[in-house]
Amino acid sequence: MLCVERLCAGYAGGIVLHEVSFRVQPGSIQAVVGRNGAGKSTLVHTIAGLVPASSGRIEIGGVHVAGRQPHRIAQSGVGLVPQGRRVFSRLTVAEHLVLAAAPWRAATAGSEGWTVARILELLPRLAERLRHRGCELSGGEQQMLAIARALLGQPRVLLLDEPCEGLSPDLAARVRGLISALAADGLTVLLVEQQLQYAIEIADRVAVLEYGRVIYDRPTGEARVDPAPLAAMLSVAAVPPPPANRPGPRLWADTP
Ligand SMILES: Nc1ncnc2c1ncn2[C@@H]1O[C@H](COP(=O)(O)OP(=O)(O)OP(=O)(O)O)[C@@H](O)[C@H]1O
Repeated sequence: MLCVERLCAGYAGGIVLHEVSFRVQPGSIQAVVGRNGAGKSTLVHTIAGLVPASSGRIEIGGVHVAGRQPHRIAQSGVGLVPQGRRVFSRLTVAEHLVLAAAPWRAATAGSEGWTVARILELLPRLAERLRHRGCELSGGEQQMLAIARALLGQPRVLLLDEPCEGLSPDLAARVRGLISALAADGLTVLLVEQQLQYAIEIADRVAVLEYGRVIYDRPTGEARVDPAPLAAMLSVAAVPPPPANRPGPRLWADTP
């Protein structure tokens, strides 16, 4: 489980996160939405140890990790899929996977751990692209590679920062399908998402960050029935409820 309690963090210029609290149960997806500059990436980076927490708690499976170095937090079971994917343009897919599957990481993998073979079984497209460099991959392939890299760190908690950004609707739907499958497999997922309808589609709960504060945190079931109040918080056009003959999540996935 990921437990964040009264977390404050920021940069030299000032505090960005103000007493942020939420819990994510194993096997569930917590979405975080908010306007540009609300502090979503700062939250993810603080949990990953890239931005120091000034106060508050971050617990992974009951262990307090705030203040540890980023590589120690990764070893505690936190995987990060950063915004913009950040794959190396000159390294091949195979080289990315070999680097991510470093020996200390493989040693921590149990029988259920992630191996390159298991990754390629899950993501056959990467198997076809092993010799291609990062710069030669499509946006969707880069995103799959970024997720694969994080999984090879054997995470219990996966942090995804706008994984569908810049992807075609079809590729974005595939990425969301992958995230849902990983959560169904027991992973704890924190998903930063710009598109409210995507967040509602796959997350169990959705939180809204505004100026670094959580102003809403509820199960997504409510927003699926009536997304208007949530959409109003984000000042985006409300998504109409789905017609009765189609399941909601898919319709919203198709909404541009
Ligand atoms: N490295 C940094 N140094 C100083 N200030 C930063 C840094 N990164 C972000 N900020 C500031 O922190 C605030 C929150 O930024 P953050 O990137 O966390 O927001 P966000 O919700 O992820 O935005 P977006 O949706 O545009 O990605 C902004 O005011 C931003 O200018």
